[in-house]
Amino acid sequence: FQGDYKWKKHDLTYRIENYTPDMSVAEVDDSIKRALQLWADVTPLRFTRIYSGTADIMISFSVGDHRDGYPFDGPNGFLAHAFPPFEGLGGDAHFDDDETFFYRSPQGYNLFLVAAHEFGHSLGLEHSQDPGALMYPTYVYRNSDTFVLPKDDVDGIQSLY
Ligand SMILES: N[C@](CS(=O)(=O)c1ccc(Oc2ccccc2)cc1)(C(=O)NO)C(F)(F)F
Ligand SMILES: [Zn+2]
Ligand SMILES: [Zn+2]
Repeated sequence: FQGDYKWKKHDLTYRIENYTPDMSVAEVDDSIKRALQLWADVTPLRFTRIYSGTADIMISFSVGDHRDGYPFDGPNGFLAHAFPPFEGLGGDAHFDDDETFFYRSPQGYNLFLVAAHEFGHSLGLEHSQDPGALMYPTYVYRNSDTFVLPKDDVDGIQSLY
């Protein structure tokens, strides 16, 4: 999803529409919150969770064709996608529930890391060529307890906000 989009406001809302069975509600909530906090820590952006209505960043888990023109593909392959900040679908992040997401774990796909990458897109970032960057399009596990946003990503987001 291309385009040089950015949010015109710094106070953004997010809503977790549904949950994956791979982990507890609290673990999903914490993964999402920490993934957003990574970006908030280096920008003037603030994220507020809402529990009904339409948020700027609508977060959902779905499988296969979920009617946005970008169907998921079963286990592996695509893990997730997110739309740049345009009206409506813009900002929204979709996670492929045919994947097994893990909380703070090295095997499988760490939800915190995948979400942090997707939220980079939700804020207007495209992919990076730097293999050490979070915005690199290939999943690379990193310990989420000690993970700090790589410089390439900090430079990218600070060039926008
Ligand atoms: N679907 C993707 C590839 S993906 O396999 O779904 C993917 C790979 C890696 C992702 O996050 C991530 C990137 C680097 C390190 C750790 C985690 C998120 C999504 C993607 O980058 N979605 O944002 C593409 F490139 F558009 F096909
Ligand atoms: Zn989608
Ligand atoms: Zn991506």
